[in-house]
Amino acid sequence: MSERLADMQNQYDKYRTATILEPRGNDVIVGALLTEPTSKDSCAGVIFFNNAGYLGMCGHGLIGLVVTLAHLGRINPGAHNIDTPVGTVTATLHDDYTVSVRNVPCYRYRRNISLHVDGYGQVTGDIAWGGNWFFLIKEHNLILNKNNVEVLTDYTWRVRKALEKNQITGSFGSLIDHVELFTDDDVANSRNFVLCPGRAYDRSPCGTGTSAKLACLAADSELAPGEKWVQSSIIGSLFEASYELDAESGYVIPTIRGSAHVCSESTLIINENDPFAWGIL
Ligand SMILES: O=C(O)[C@H]1NCC[C@@H]1O
Repeated sequence: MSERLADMQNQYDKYRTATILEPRGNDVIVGALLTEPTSKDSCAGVIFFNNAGYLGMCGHGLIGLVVTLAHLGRINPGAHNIDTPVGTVTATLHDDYTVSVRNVPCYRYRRNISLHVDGYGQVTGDIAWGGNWFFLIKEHNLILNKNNVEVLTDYTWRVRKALEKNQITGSFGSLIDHVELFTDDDVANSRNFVLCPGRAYDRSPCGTGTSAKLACLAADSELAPGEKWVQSSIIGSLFEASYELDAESGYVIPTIRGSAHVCSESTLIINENDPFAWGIL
């Protein structure tokens, strides 16, 4: 799947820009290209992409994909393996049409990394892999609610730039392209704000970001295997999560449960005479 991702990036990226960018799409949406599986036990493969490029995994996108496959009559309730560029995940479509995604193995890579962020001073966070790379910040003195997204976007974008400037990366020099803030919440264990790679904020609680959070909670012995964690997004959407411990690697294997609803069926028309046929770049 990672070779297919590279092919799409190198040869067919205009289909990403045509579908995701304006005038057809917008900065927030995540696209999913459905492919044949690469593993014999999988029912499909998927490549996720957004306004800035490609994603290794996408928890909310995977939930949407599974509900869409059911809508198309291609799968029934039950467990289904799906190949992604970062590994095979197992999605379970439940009878109530909620979906659980058993993610790829996740881990905290670095703890308490401090850096200077222009305009805000010293910021400290953890680096974790949840299927994408995250910088997770608990201490920030910011109000996490949806009326404050401009400030939160400015702050997290500056953190992202500071990470790059200071060459703070995930393992093997991987770019950290998601920044995640946390606060307490009335109905969930935690509320987050997640800045995605293209400077849009996640309207979901972020499946890969929640996985990264579970890896940190497990590493700090703050959540036991099998214990439930409810993660709210900045707009109040919710995921339920828990993890298993992979005894061999010590990594956590998170399962994220959420819901999605098909809201349109459409045909996109690409007319080469349209100056913005392939998106507004
Ligand atoms: O749910 C997720 O994992 C995704 N949401 C947007 C960014 C992440 O890929």
